[in-house]
Amino acid sequence: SIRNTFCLVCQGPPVWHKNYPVAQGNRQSPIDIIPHQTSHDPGLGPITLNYDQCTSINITNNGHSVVVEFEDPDDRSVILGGPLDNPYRLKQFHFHWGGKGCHGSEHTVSGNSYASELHLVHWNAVKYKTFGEAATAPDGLAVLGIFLETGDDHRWLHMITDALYMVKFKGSVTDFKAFNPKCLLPSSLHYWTYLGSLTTPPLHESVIWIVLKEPIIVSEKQVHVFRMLLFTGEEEDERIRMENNFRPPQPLKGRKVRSSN
Ligand SMILES: N/C(=N\S(N)(=O)=O)N1CCCC1
Ligand SMILES: [Zn+2]
Repeated sequence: SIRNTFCLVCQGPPVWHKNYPVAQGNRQSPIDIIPHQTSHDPGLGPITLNYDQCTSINITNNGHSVVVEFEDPDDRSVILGGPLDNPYRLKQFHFHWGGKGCHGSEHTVSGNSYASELHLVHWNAVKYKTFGEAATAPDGLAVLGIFLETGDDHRWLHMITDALYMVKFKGSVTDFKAFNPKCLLPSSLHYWTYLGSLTTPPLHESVIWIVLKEPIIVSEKQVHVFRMLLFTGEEEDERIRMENNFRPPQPLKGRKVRSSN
């Protein structure tokens, strides 16, 4: 079995197309965003994040990333506005990061990558009955991407990094209640948006991407804590450090990237 889908030694992005031909599709993610080639669309309104009734449940190591999952029985945490025709319900958030000193974001800006990238995954619960159904629909998911740039400590990211020792091994999970990801947002919600895909298998072309222009600042030490996580499970004799779990930019294939103001 593919032990982990990022590890270059095992089975990395270059071979995903064998099992997932959509990897070579026309709306794959991530992409390199070139700001002066994006089109400013005055019809693009601001996005709104209604996260106040947030109900995080747990934090887990799924063998590809560390994921904070949310209860989603109703529209208590939603993203709306911008390019979205409906409110999209928060399902989970997770991160992508690099190895020591190298970069780790998935989207790049004029070829430049950041140390890490946070993805807040939402689904269109107005049109679809389940997340799984939405995940295969062209307008099923909306992922908010936030860049993490190294600099000073981020006071709230500690709440995440302090919990990582509990989910070191693939398949581990621990309680993680009442965390509101609003504390991980930058001051500006200006964004780029384009039609793309999941960046890990099954790579469904079901994501409306909303990538914030302003990164949040976290310390190198905080990013380094993510690297204590393992791709491997407790029962495996070999321990493979979880790092470089990012897919490189994919061909734009003629897509337009729009910019909020
Ligand atoms: N690849 C993914 N999200 S991402 N990296 O495209 O935001 N997911 C796989 C299943 C649920 C979310
Ligand atoms: Zn992601």
